[in-house]
Amino acid sequence: MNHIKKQFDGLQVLKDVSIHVEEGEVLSIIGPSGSGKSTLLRCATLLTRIDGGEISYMGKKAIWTENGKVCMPSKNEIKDIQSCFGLVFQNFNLFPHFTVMKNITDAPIHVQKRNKDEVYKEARELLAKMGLSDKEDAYPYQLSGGQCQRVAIARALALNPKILFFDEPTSALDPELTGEVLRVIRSLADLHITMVIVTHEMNFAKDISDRVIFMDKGVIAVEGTPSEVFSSSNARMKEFLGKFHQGEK
Ligand SMILES: Nc1ncnc2c1ncn2[C@@H]1O[C@H](COP(=O)(O)OP(=O)(O)OP(=O)(O)O)[C@@H](O)[C@H]1O
Repeated sequence: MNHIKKQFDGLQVLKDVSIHVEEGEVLSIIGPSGSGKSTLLRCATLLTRIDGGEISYMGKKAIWTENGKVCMPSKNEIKDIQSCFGLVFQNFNLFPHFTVMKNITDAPIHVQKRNKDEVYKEARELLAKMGLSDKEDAYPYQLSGGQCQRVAIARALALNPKILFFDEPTSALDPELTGEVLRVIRSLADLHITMVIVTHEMNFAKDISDRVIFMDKGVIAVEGTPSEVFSSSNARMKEFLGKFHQGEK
């Protein structure tokens, strides 16, 4: 992402933000509420249109601006680019009327037009990895929040993305269910799956990340290795961590 700008109703939410993610890298984005983290992910995944700057995946431009106008490549090229990334939301966004298995296999079969038997085989392997082998016929309402989130992760992985984005994957979960989801994400990091994670779990971000970005008021205020960022002398970062240690967001 180069020089990304985004405003809502006159409020400049992203002010010239540039981020590069390398293959195999785990990048965590932390920062106070309202600092623009979710907007950044939504721009990266083309759910929200940027006002300025450009975004590329593996050298292919996905969106850019020219003379203040937003430009995108052809529909087919966009489809190709969209297949590069997966997104896991805070609230799982599973289809409530689909079983776990159908939630995972629907897009690979109907969008990617892949072989059904192969997709089912892979889905069962993913469910085993997520510790959910016994849940393939269950509906989302029959699962805990942590189980739903693990299904959402399996669904994203079933599309074989090059990069996975997580938007506060545990913030809708009770503390006792958070650990099981973080463990799954940690296991993906061990496999060197490229990930960008917006999170309020500071210890997790510290442990899992190759690089951390601290966002504040629409800019990248601090960026570096976890140890560099968490020991930064930046006053806003110190204030943020202080609040976090007092149990606030
Ligand atoms: N669709 C929208 N319309 C208007 N304002 C928006 C919209 N989306 C986000 N905003 C505003 O943009 C700012 C940044 O929001 P964003 O959700 O990106 O912050 P955040 O850092 O992810 O916060 P949190 O940690 O609370 O999720 C906020 O002031 C928010 O109210």
